[in-house]
Amino acid sequence: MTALSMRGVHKSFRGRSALHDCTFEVGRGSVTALVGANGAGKSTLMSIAVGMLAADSGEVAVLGHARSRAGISPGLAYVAQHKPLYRSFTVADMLRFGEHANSHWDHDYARGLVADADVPEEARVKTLSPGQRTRVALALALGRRPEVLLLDEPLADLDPLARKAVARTLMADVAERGTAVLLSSHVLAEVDEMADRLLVLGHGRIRLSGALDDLLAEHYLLIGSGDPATVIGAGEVVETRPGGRTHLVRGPRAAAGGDWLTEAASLDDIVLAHLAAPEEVA
Ligand SMILES: Nc1ncnc2c1ncn2[C@@H]1O[C@H](COP(=O)(O)OP(=O)(O)OP(=O)(O)O)[C@@H](O)[C@H]1O
Repeated sequence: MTALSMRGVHKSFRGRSALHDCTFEVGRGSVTALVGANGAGKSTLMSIAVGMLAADSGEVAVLGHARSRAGISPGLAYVAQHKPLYRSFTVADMLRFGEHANSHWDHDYARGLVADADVPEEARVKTLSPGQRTRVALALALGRRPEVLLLDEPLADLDPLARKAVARTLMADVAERGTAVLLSSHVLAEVDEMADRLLVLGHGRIRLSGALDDLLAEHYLLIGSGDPATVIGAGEVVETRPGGRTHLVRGPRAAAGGDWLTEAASLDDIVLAHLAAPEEVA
């Protein structure tokens, strides 16, 4: 049930690598969070998945079709980081534009999402706040009734209530229609709330991927002085924090003994450790 896949994708800009050997899959009926520092390559990865940018090498498939040329696949919708909309259009014009441009358009659904966001349809796009613009861009994307939805930092401009509303809408879409969602975010608390899978990108490389529940179960914090190798068994130390007493370990949880303590690792602990770890460990 793979909706989007990349295999061995590379991309460089003027000789500088932006993506290196990226391989992953996004499944139907799931929300995958794409996480990474500024400049990690998230937008580049999304632009390649959408077909707005060509990879230098590697394979990209959307809904079972390999993509070789630029162009948005039918069945895919994308909300870019800067939410491009026609500034002089009213919201109603934008919705009509969506209706004319898409054969699978659901006008009532899109209008309902705009109404839920309390954005007046007669307002011009240029007068909307960034958060309102996000809600309109999302309504336009969801109105296409996509099977794959890519969202580049969709929640960044939203207040906490709007975030919850958008999260509810997306999760309902995923549950009811089996939509595959890939969304980038800098806020791990949001990821924890919305996503069931995680993809961590560091300097253009996939550093970690998997189901959130599995990743949380596979990692723990080990605290104490001495050599962690004496207690972690088959596990591996992903990162040792400054001071040398706290280690983020991946593997079966060690039985605490002697001076050692173990604690559950949070998503922040896991992501930050993998981003800080040397590449061969991640
Ligand atoms: N069109 C371009 N020309 C040259 N370099 C580019 C271009 N687009 C991206 N890059 C470079 O590729 C790298 C990855 O950029 P990208 O925008 O994909 O990162 P990001 O993870 O989305 O960052 P942010 O979180 O800040 O949005 C950066 O070093 C960036 O400078």
